[in-house]
Amino acid sequence: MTQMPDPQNPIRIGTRGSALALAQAHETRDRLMAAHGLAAKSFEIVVIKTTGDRVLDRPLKEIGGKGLFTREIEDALLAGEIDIAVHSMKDMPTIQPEGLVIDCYLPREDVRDAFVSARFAAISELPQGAVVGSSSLRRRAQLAARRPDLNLVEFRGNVQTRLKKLEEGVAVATFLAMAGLTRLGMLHVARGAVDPDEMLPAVAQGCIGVERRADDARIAALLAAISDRDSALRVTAERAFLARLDGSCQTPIAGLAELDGDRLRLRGEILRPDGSEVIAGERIGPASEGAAMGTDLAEELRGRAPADFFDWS
Ligand SMILES: NCc1[nH]cc(CCC(=O)O)c1CC(=O)O
Repeated sequence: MTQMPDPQNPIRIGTRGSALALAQAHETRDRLMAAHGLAAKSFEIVVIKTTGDRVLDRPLKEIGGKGLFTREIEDALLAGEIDIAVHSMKDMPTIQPEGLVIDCYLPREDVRDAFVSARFAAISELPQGAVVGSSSLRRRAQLAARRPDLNLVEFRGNVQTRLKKLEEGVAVATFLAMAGLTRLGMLHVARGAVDPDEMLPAVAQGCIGVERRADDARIAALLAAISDRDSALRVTAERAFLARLDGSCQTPIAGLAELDGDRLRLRGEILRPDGSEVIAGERIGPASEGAAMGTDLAEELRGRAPADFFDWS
């Protein structure tokens, strides 16, 4: 019999403090409450500040290191200060620290990117040379590949900060994840969703993952009830692809797996940061083979890439 949490001994949910991170933590808590018939007071949301949250004035790649937004949260998990950590899987390194696992994935939100602009309705309407802001190497590379004429500028900060920069006229358009906007109740700022054929999303975009201590059987049992099989199969294939490319969310890599019954279609793409070259491919196979398909597709794209392609620094 699993020991259930109670208000004297609440499950501590670790999260970053951004509005999006908090929304994700609340969604996880609400799903756990519904699955197990628990009250909100059986949970405690613990906000943890990460290096990535603290250093706002420099491009992410300069601050360096993977797990910029996750390390402090994982340290708290390992130290027993929290019981679970809620993450955007898009931001997660492909390897977890010794002693931690992620095997709980919530049902996936819209995986697409949103086109955000007050003046223009779609990428195709942007005038020659228009200034577009994005902090994502992937989005910038994909956009540059389609529209080399555009003027792409770095655009860091959380969703609210980026929207403010648009208002101030720093750029005429930007891209955000549909999933993030949906979870923030801000879908109205999207002028439209960009079709994955036009802009393949980041690996694991729109997927919330829940991390726990590997040896915590009580938490494992609680999380098993809210884990979504389709999300797990898709994200497993995408992350195997990413892992074989040694990628992180700061490299121009895109990947999307879709399920049709038990048939999985995995698309992947690697780009030069300036968009001058795009190498893309796909695999179709049984869903149970997703990880092998991801590795295999990554190896194919690597093999097709020129020797200097991975000089991304
Ligand atoms: N790197 C930031 C980040 N990480 C996850 C999301 C959105 C939510 C998701 O993809 O699950 C965002 C913001 C964005 O890309 O607009």
